[in-house]
Order: sequence, then structure tokens, then C-alpha cells
Amino acid sequence: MASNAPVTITITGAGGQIGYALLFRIASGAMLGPETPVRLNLLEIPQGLKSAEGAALELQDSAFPLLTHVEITDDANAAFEGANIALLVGARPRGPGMERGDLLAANGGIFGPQGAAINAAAADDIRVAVVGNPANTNALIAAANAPDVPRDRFTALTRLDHNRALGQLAVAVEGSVGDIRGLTIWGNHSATQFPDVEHATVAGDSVPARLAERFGGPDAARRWLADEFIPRVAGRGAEIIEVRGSSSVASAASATIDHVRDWVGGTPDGWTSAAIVSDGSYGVPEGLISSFPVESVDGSWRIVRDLELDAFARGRLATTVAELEDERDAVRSLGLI
Ligand SMILES: NC(=O)c1ccc[n+]([C@@H]2O[C@H](COP(=O)([O-])OP(=O)(O)OC[C@H]3O[C@@H](n4cnc5c(N)ncnc54)[C@H](O)[C@@H]3O)[C@@H](O)[C@H]2O)c1
Ligand SMILES: O=C(O)C[C@H](O)C(=O)O
Repeated sequence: MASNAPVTITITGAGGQIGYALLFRIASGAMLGPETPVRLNLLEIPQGLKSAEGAALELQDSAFPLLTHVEITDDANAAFEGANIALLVGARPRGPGMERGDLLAANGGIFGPQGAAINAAAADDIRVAVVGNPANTNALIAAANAPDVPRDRFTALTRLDHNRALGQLAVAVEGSVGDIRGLTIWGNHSATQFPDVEHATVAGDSVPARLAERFGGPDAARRWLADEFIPRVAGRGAEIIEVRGSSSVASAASATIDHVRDWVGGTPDGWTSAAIVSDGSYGVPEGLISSFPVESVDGSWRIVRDLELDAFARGRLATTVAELEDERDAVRSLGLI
């Protein structure tokens, strides 16, 4: 029987697809462990409230011993009241004829007020994970609107990309995902992201060496990485949409659980990937929310330092960072940050 105080978790877009996949895993203890009771605050827009209410009925019917309370609201201040963890999932999808600037502006109208509500109402230890796209820049907008919350509490999800890369790599090296260490997703959660295996190992063996063996030499391995692995991982979201007919849901929810679980509980098995505020490491401009190799130490993400990046890696990183800078400049010119 859990005896700790409940942790309050706010989920925006809780009536949507990812929300539906997230709620039951959180309530089961998959995110914060079997000793931690949870309170769930579900934030929706008025037209999404019924769906969130339906999910809440099913949560009740699941009789999760760790679930102490469920609140459903369309009022952001009420939803973030006392929140220890905020999962910002609800976002404005790109509609027909919508330009990127329109999408950023529409999301500014969501993530700005939500950042302000977090600033006003959340608990002092609030941790925020943004899932709704464009996730990195939405996190930047939310953080800019929460001046009293330390910037490092705002993160965006690239764990799904990390997990996708693990899955692809495990097949290529005929290993197990659980034996792979030292993989990194750099930059934006978008097609420009850079999945980097240069420092990766599988069961202690160098991944680049294993790939060279498999593909017949280091040059062939590098070609496979550039022409197949990187585009497959970076384009996996689009591949899922094409095959499934709708965007990733269960894997996105699972990655969100992984991200928060590791942030709170630590990364004993080595580094993972998360989009966090840059301190200027690896030449990524300070303040951008970019994916890095990260470890969680005492409940905070720390960038893994001093990895060597070759010319190929530096070029890829520069491309994805340039996209993040463009997005930042666009939301700045719209007055959103
Ligand atoms: N970062 C990632 O790895 C990743 C992966 C997959 C999907 N996504 C993104 O996650 C988001 C959600 O995906 P989904 O499949 O659950 O979409 P969905 O359309 O099924 O659900 C979104 C929900 O958000 C709600 N919503 C919209 N505006 C809101 C607001 N201002 N406040 C509260 N709720 C609001 C909607 O009513 C809807 O119920 C999308 O932006 C998608 O692109 C991100
Ligand atoms: O919703 C999308 O556009 C794709 C999503 O971000 C994903 O990576 O699956």
C-alpha cells in the first residue's frame, strides 16, 4: 500500500489520443513507480471535455489503487493548481493551407497562456514535458511565459525519436535494445533531427565497428547511417502516419512515460535524449530548447559533456539548430516570447 503524498500531474489534451494512452499507464504506476499515488488534472478545450470525461469514467472502472483523484476542466489556472508534473500534449495540428507561421501563432495562443498558468498556479517543483508539436518551440513559448519558473523545468520530448533509433539500431546490429548505450538525438523533434550513433555501444561493443562489420567496412556503414538510418528515424513519424492512417499514439505516450520516469528517478543505465534548455554546450545557442545527450542527476537533467563530434556530426547539428533558431525568431517576431 502506497503511503507517500500524491503527486499532482496535469495532462493537457487529455481527451485526445495520446492522452487516452497516457492516463492509464500513469495511473498504473508506470511513470512514478508503485509507491507513488497520483492525482490527475485533465485540461481540455470545451469540445474535448466529453472525451476526457469518458476517459475518467474508465479510470474509475480500472480501480487503480494509486489513483487518488481525477479533475477535469477547461480552465488552465485550475488545471495547473499545485501541479508537480505537467504533460503538455494538446496542441493545434496543422490544418489545410496553414503556413508554418500560422501554426506557430496558433500554438503560441495555447502554450503562452499555459506557461502563464503554470507560473501562477503550479507547485515549486513543477516539471514540464511538452509533447504537442512543434514541441521544442512550444516549450520555448511556455517557458518564456513563466518567468518565475526556472528555465530548466521546461523540456520537450525527443525520447520517442531516441526509442525509434534504438529500435532501428537493434535490428541493424542484431542486438537487443536493452544492451544499447550512448545513443543521442540532437536538435529539433522534426525531420532535421540528428540521430547519432558515433558513441554508441551494444553489449559493450562499439556500434560503428559492428556496423562496419555488417555492411562491409566503415565507409559503407557511414553510407547506411546517412542514407537509411537517419532518414528512417527522422521520418518515422510520417511513416507511422502513412501506414497507420494517424500519428503515433501509444509509442508517443510510452516515450513520455520514459522521459518523466527517468527525469524523476534517474538514468542508471547511462544517457538518454531529451530536449532541454541549452546552456551553450556543443555550440547550441543558449536558451534554445534542443535535444542533447542527457543524464538525470538528483532529479535534474544534465547535458553529457565533451563528446567529440566529427565534421559530419557538426554539420548535422548545425542544420537542426538553424531550424530551431528560425522557429525561435519566428515566434519572437510574433511577440510570443
Ligand atoms: N513529440 C512527439 O514525439 C510527438 C509524437 C506524436 C505526436 N505528437 C504531438 O502530440 C500532439 C497530440 O497528439 P494526439 O494524437 O493526442 O492528438 P489529438 O488530436 O488526438 O488530441 C489532442 C487533444 O488536445 C486537445 N486540445 C487542443 N487544444 C487544447 C488546449 N488549448 N488545451 C487543452 N487541450 C487542447 C484537443 O481537444 C484534443 O483532444 C500533437 O501535436 C502531435 O503532433 C508529438
Ligand atoms: O504528429 C506528427 O507530426 C508526428 C509526431 O511528431 C511523431 O514524431 O510521430
